[in-house]
Formats: sequence, C-alpha cells, structure tokens
Amino acid sequence: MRLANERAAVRVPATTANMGPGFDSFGMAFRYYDEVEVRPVVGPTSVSVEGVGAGTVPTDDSNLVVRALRAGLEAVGAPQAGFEMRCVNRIPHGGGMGSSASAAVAGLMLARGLLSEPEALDDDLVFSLATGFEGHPDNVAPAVFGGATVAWTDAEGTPRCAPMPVDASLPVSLLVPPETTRLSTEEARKVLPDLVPRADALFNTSRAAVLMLALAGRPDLLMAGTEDRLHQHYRRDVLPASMAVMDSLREQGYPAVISGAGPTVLVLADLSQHTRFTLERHGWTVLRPGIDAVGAQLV
Ligand SMILES: Nc1ncnc2c1ncn2[C@@H]1O[C@H](COP(=O)(O)OP(=O)(O)OP(=O)(O)O)[C@@H](O)[C@H]1O
Ligand SMILES: N[C@@H](CCO)C(=O)O
Repeated sequence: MRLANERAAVRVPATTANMGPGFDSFGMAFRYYDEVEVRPVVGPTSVSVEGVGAGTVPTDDSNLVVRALRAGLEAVGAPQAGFEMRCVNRIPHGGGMGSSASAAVAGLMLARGLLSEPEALDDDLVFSLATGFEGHPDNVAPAVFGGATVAWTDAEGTPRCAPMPVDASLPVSLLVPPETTRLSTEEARKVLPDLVPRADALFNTSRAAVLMLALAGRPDLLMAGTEDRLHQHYRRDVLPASMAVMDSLREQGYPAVISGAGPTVLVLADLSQHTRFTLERHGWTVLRPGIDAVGAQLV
C-alpha cells in the first residue's frame, strides 16, 4: 500500500447522539459540515484552522484529525509522511454536535483519499477506528453513514451499527447556546451514575422503540419517543440553561432533547417564529440544517 494522491479533501457532517432515550446508541447526521483538505509533504506537519477551533486546537501532529489520519494509514500498512492540512470548521467543539467524532472520521477518510487502494479503508473500518477514538459509536455511525443510525457494541467488543428508517421531511432544529456554555463530553459523562433504577431502564427501553416508530413516520409519537430517564436529568447541574430550555419547550409540546452530551438542544420540529426570536435574543443560535443522508464524503 502506498500514498498515491498528492491531495485529499473531505466533507464530514455534524451529528447528534442519544436523541432522548437512545443513550450512546441513537444518532443522526445533519447538513452542517466541517471541511478538511490535506497534502503529504516532506517535513513537519502543519495545520491551518479557519472557523471553530482556530487558535485552540493543536496545529501539529497532536491534532485529532491528523492523529486519525495517521491511524488510518497505519491500519492498512501505508507509509506515514508530514502533512499540510487545512481545516474549515463549523461544528462547535464541546457543543453536543459530535465535533470529535467528525474530526476522527475526517482524518480517516483523508487517509482513504490518499491511498493507492482506497477500498482497504472502507466505511466499516472507518467506523470501527473512529469509534476507538471516541469510546462510543453513537456520533460516529451517522458521521460515516449519514441519516439516522442505531449503534451498539457486540459481545466481542466490536462496534456495530444499522440505519434507522427516518422520514426525510422530518424538520430538525438545533439550538446552540452561547459559546461560554461549552461542555466537554468527558465532563458530562463524569456526572452519570454507574447504576440506574430498573424502572428507569425499562422506561428508556420502551421509549427508544417508540422513537424508532416516530422517526419512521409517526410524528404523533415524537413526544413519548423523546422521553429519557437515563442521562439528561443527571446532567442538569452541568447543563442548567439547556435543561431549562428543553423543559420549557417540552411543556409547549415540542419534542426537545439534549443533543449528545449537550449543551446544544435538539428539537425534532420547527420552532415558532416567536420562540426562535426569544432564543436568539438570549444569545442562542437556531440552526435548521436538515438531515444529511450520505455521511462523510471525499470531495
Ligand atoms: N475539527 C477538530 N479538529 C481538532 N480537534 C477537534 C476537532 N473537533 C473536535 N476536536 C477535539 O475534540 C474536543 C471536543 O470533543 P468532545 O467530545 O468533548 O465534544 P463534542 O464531540 O463536540 O460533543 P458531543 O460528543 O457531545 O457531541 C475539542 O475540544 C477538540 O479537542
Ligand atoms: N452518548 C454520548 C454522546 C456524546 O459523545 C453522551 O451522551 O455522553
């Protein structure tokens, strides 16, 4: 295996995870993208970042996208090089829109784009390697495959996923709070208990099944299908503003959940103009990205 191309470029979608009851399992991709281009060079690696993460993410070999690129090359026995990388980032970091999963998938896809035999690094291998970076597969699956996905880890510890049928016209709103509220996934996972009451586990099992029906074309089931007792309320203290917005929207009949580990709020509906303006007046950004059906793509 060798590096056969002098450049590769990828477009990778933002994603949500959990969607209420599907903790560490359900995910969905959005038409909202990071774009990365890379060229192998003789000499050290350099990364330029435009947009989100400019001035904060590393610009050398310790950058997550570069680490994933190198892991992809290593997995298929391809040689390493220095890299000149250009990132145009839109997905907020620590925002609940899967930035770290998208970064890992971007790097692995770029590795594919440079290879003499790109089929060696197929979608299943990208999914598996990126899940290794993340620790859980829920954002990675939609970032790789697009659409809505259910992901799990099998008895051998191998990550698996499958598409969930979803009505393509389902409206989605992402409510992104001001930047000061960013929360790393690591911090958000620390507040979760190791054990949960059996009644809560049963509650989420039924709601997850209901959500699958709702997404497939039963919008009347969206409120029941977005109920959760396994993670959101445990995170109330670290996500006070997002939980308040989520609660208020649910009281108004909107199927609102915390997106991933927060603080972004996902609503499986369009907001009224009044509600949108109110949020925007308080510094929130309201996105209506639509569902991405294809996942990460070399461009
Ligand atoms: N495009 C990127 N380039 C380099 N590093 C990135 C990039 N995107 C994310 N990261 C790294 O991942 C961290 C954010 O990951 P984290 O898992 O905490 O949040 P998230 O993925 O945005 O949220 P969630 O998993 O809840 O959706 C950033 O602080 C940065 O270190
Ligand atoms: N399922 C994950 C998503 C964030 O990576 C969590 O809620 O912690």
